[in-house]
Amino acid sequence: MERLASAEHRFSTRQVFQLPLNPARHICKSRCLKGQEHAGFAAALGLMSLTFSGFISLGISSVLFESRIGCLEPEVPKETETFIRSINRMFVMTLLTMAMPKFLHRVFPKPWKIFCESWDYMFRMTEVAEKVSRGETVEGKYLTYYLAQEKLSMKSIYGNVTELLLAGVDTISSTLSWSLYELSRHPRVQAALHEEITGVMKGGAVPSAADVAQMPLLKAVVKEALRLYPVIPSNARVISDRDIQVGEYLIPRKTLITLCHYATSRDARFFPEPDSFKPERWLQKDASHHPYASIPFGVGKRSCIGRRIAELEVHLALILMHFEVKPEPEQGPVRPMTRTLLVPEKDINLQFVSR
Ligand code: HEM
Repeated sequence: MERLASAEHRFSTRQVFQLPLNPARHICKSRCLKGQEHAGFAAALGLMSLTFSGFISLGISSVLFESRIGCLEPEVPKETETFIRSINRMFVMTLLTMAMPKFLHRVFPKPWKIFCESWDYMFRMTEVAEKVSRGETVEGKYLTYYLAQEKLSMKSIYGNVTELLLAGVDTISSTLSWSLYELSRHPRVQAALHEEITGVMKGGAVPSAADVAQMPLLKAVVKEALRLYPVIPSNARVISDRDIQVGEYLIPRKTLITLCHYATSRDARFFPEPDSFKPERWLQKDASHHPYASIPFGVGKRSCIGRRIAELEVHLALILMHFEVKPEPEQGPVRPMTRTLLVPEKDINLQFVSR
């Protein structure tokens, strides 16, 4: 974060992702650009994530409300900013509160308090439902559809909309960040991807879903990033009605089974050189992968409902990459750690060099 890219590559944060989330810009100015709006810069993932979160929140809220929540405005509304931060704090506190026995919450009340405050704030974001109950008009087909279902309680509406909003922000922003991190460390893959994108776009400015469908390497890059960094690193199921057998193990009914996606997707039996970023492994037609070895979106009827939106958003955001992304020279490798979601253990510093 402290270092700047060379002066000949001058561009602002806004130009890089065209996503001027205000807090990000302020951090950037004060710590990095020292008051100059236009300069090359090295973006830290913390900063990048904020910017990405703004972009992603905008996308999800457009789907949910068919209206924008102001992430791309010069002045981001306070409530939007607080909403994004609440999601983040909730995830940080989840692990801590889950691990703490109940009695300890009385001794150390802060984590639980922050956890509850974050959820309360996220629920308030959906107050639009209350407007409807008061007979006020609300834009947005998705919400209107929900609200029109007379059998749904307000509690269900709040729950569903809040879950969709929170499930779709950090997940995509993290995937985007890890994808750029790996691309910055694999210039050949990045060059091939750039070639693929420019070949399909042929000078066109705005890619469509149909364009993305013609970009196998782009999809492979995202698959590989999700294999190495499954943003939800583990998952759980309870089979309540019967005992089941998995391999040599008999699992009695009502047992909580926790699966670790992270471990299986880095298992050398399924993915040779499991810790290496090799998007080409997804392109080899003769190579078959165990269908459940890498399941970043889960499987079955409770699998990720937002998968298609997520994939498209990540693909499109990577296409916005009119820059060559390079690692900050002094930065070593960054490892992932779990904070309910899988996150980087330290800031990722990248340079964005105008093409
Ligand atoms: C890269 C991005 C994303 C990843 C890796 C991801 C991953 C996952 C995973 C692993 C699950 C649990 C699946 C299971 O238990 O089998 C899940 C559930 C869910 N996801 Fe996502 N997700 C992403 C983006 C999104 C987006 C954009 C949305 C909403 C627009 C979303 C909404 C949901 C919802 C509502 C569930 C719960 C589904 C249910 O319980 O039936 N996700 N996601």
